[in-house]
Amino acid sequence: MAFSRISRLDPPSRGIFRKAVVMLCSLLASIILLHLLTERCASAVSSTSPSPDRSSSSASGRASGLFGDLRSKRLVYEWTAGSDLESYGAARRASSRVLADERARQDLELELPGESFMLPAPDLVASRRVPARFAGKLSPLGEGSKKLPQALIIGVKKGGTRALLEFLRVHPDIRAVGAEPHFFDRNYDNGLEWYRELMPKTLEGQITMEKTRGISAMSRDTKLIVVVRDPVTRAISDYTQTLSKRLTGLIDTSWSAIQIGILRQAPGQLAAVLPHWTRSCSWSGERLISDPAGELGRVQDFLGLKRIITDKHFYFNQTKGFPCLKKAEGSSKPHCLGKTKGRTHPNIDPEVVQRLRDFYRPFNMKFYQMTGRFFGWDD
Ligand SMILES: Nc1ncnc2c1ncn2[C@@H]1O[C@H](COP(=O)(O)OS(=O)(=O)O)[C@@H](OP(=O)(O)O)[C@H]1O
Repeated sequence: MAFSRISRLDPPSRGIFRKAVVMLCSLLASIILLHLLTERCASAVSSTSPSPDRSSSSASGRASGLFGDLRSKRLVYEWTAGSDLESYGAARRASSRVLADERARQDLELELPGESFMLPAPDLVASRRVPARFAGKLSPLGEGSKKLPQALIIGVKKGGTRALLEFLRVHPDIRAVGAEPHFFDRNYDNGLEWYRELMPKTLEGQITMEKTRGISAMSRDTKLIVVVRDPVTRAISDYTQTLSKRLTGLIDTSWSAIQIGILRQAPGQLAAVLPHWTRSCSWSGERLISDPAGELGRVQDFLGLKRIITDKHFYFNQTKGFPCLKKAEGSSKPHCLGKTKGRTHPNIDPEVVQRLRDFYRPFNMKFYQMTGRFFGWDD
């Protein structure tokens, strides 16, 4: 019936009809071909090229094995030279698929899928050897991979570590964990994979970092940023927080807030850091308050980053009495640290303060000697 109707069409209409049928057929053929190809690519990708996640989880399996050995050899606040650190280094490299050879590392990370969707950040491209397609803090599809921190902010309690981290986060090449994971002091037994999972995803060229209290064995590649502070001010800050009464009378040097100034900041902390001094440096908590841009400039140099955070990022908030950010990370609003940072210190009897100064002086001297820096805490 349909055919007879077609046969009755005049010659030009028949031509058009044939063309339409041919076009329809080729369209159908293309769709089928495309469908087959898509299926094939998907199965090829899943079967031949391991996804970063999968490979890293198997790698982290190896890492956990190595780390298991480390666990039994753990020494808090002591850096163990030699095999332990090498093992940890190997574990870290395995878990983040980082090869010893920098070139190979780059090649490997360039394999990340979806790289063409990365957001470009022009200032970054100019700043470092970051390929344009990898530049930018976040990609629209959330690409990147979780890595163990390449840099750690360590430092004494009340040293100013939170301020440093908050300021550094403004840098587009830095991605940091917000809340402290307390991996080294509380959650060490959870293992490396647990620790790595807490990290934000980073793109090629970005640095993963966190702030932590204690450190034990850590990769030799990890850069350590040690924030130190006048032990007397630090102790008073700690006192303010704990609302202890023990500073008002005789100095009890066994009180942990006093001990922290000696053990963690002075020889203890440094004993942990010195073997790795080339990759660690100490920053003054005082200068972080008086000259945040200057101190941040030095930290960026140390991390091998372009000095993007400058004095134009800060303003002095009169009410708070501390420097604040003109714009916090990912926001256009000014940002000061919370109420628990920058508390008003109570007036401490000058005699007590003097006793504390005397008490800390020899430790400070030792500290200056070890670091080769004079922090001027004894005036
Ligand atoms: N910009 C800015 N704003 C607010 N506070 C600042 C800032 N820079 C450094 N500080 C000093 O940081 C001190 C707190 O140090 P931490 O962050 O290391 O404390 S904590 O150990 O994590 O609790 C905190 O100690 P307190 O003044 O005793 O509260 C501050 O003196």
